[in-house]
Amino acid sequence: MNVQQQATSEEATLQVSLSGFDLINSPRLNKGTAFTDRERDIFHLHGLLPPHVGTLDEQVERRMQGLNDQSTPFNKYAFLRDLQDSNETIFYALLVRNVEKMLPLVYTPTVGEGCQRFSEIWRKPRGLFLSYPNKDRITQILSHPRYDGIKCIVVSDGERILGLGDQGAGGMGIPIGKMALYTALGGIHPEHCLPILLDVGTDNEERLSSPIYVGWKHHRIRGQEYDDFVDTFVSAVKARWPHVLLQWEDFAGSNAARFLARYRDQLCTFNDDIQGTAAIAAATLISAINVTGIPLKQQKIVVVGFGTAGLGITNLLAQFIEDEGVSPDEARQCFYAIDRYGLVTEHGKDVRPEQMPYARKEQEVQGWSSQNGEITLLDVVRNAKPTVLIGVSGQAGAFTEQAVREMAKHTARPVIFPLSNPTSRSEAIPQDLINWTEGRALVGTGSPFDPVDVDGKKVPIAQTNNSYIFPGLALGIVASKARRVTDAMVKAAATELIRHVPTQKDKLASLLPPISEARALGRLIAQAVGKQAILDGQAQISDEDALRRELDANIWEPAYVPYELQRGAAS
Ligand SMILES: O=C([O-])CC(=O)C(=O)O
Ligand SMILES: [Mg+2]
Repeated sequence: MNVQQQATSEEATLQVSLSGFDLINSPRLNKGTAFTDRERDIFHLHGLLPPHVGTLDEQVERRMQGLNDQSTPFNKYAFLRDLQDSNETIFYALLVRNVEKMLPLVYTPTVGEGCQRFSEIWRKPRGLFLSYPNKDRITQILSHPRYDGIKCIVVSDGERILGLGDQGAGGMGIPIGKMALYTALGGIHPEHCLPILLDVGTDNEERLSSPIYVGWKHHRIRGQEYDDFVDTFVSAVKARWPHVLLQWEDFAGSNAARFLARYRDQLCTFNDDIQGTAAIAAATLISAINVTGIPLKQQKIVVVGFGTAGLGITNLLAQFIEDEGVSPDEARQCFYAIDRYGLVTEHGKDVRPEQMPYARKEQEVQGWSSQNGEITLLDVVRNAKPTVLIGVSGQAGAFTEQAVREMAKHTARPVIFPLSNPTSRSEAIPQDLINWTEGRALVGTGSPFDPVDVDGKKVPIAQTNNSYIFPGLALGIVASKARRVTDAMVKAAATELIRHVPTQKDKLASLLPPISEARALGRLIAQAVGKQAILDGQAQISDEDALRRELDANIWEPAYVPYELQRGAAS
């Protein structure tokens, strides 16, 4: 064997210091029955394993049978979480080979129930719980050498878990689920990912009174104490991993926007609910417009729910509209935002400063009908005659039959996106939207839905979920070693996805590529994001060739490599 071959074969083996039970109990390193006889000799595994030496393919098959035996989505979720905590290679092989079937189980919608019932199925630690009583120990907790290789973090404080509200420590299901997609769809090595839950208490009384609740039993810390805690966390993260990517997830209302604004110039960070959701909503809308043929600047877009996600979507769409050669002011005129008190108007109740640019003028809506002083969705639809309806309200059924039928009177192909998650919070059911519009609606939903029936034909529904965006966005950020996440990088992710939407101009095509292609898309999105990071001067690599090399180096395939005993490790 020449030197080169030796070098290659050495690269493909892993030096492992654990043995026996410790090795089998490491989800990252465990191979279960796939440990070879030689590895069983070296690592003292004989007797701990049944005699059969199997393959990853067989293991995937065995787990698939076990999964199919589970009767409910929640049981399947729990089964897969157990698998993830016992053998990550099988877990990811199962996911990568069956994306369409697995995503609704490890992610939305089942992850919602996974968070609600987190304490029932808590078994083994995964990720980090940073609880308020441990606020002086954060640096110490993060300092463990186990975390030396961390490149990305998803953090939540559990207060706005999907549309399900405050789940306290159970919110950990979301960072775990998002990071499962970092690996399954982005290809990022699980060893580089750290899910974190900031446990600052919960105002969910059911959790507080439950004897099995695993979180800190205390009402939420708020105000300055809460901000100081988050600040301590971010400072500790920056000190521990100066180049880490920090993704914010499912923070409530104003906290999400506040933290993004406060920290985006301090470290490499983005908020998935604001920026990821905006990117996928914009991409799907532009795909729909390819079907209708009406340019974006001529669309009238109603956004129901004008919190962080609504604002994120509106701001990004406004940028795309400006790209069609209109002024920022004209671009803003395309939007009608509806929040808790109906249409957002200049002198309306509780209009926040960041919402103000989209508030409609009072004189413009004088004479519009209203209910108890509030201009409702139906009133807006009657008067503004919108072409697009986007829901990020968390309110199931907010898109009423009456409003949708009214919309369909004025628009040949109404574009309707009920984006709230999970399924139980969707603003409408796709089949209803199809029925109420005689099959004319172009539909995208946040949660997965079965294909709808249009004139006896099955039409797939685009899952307009940030899962199309954040895994590739994260991979692009990591591969380009970006210092910051710019708006242009998020827009590049959306623009790249738009390049791959189905071009079929008929009403039977989905508005997005099949989710089964998400892993391949993740790489393309990463390439576009990394390229933009270079253009924006944020990348710490020189050019696109270097980017391609980094992408290759960062993409992990779930497969076993041979193990050797680490030199110096006790055998
Ligand atoms: O997790 C999802 O499915 C999408 C998302 O970010 C949310 O709804 O908060
Ligand atoms: Mg979210």
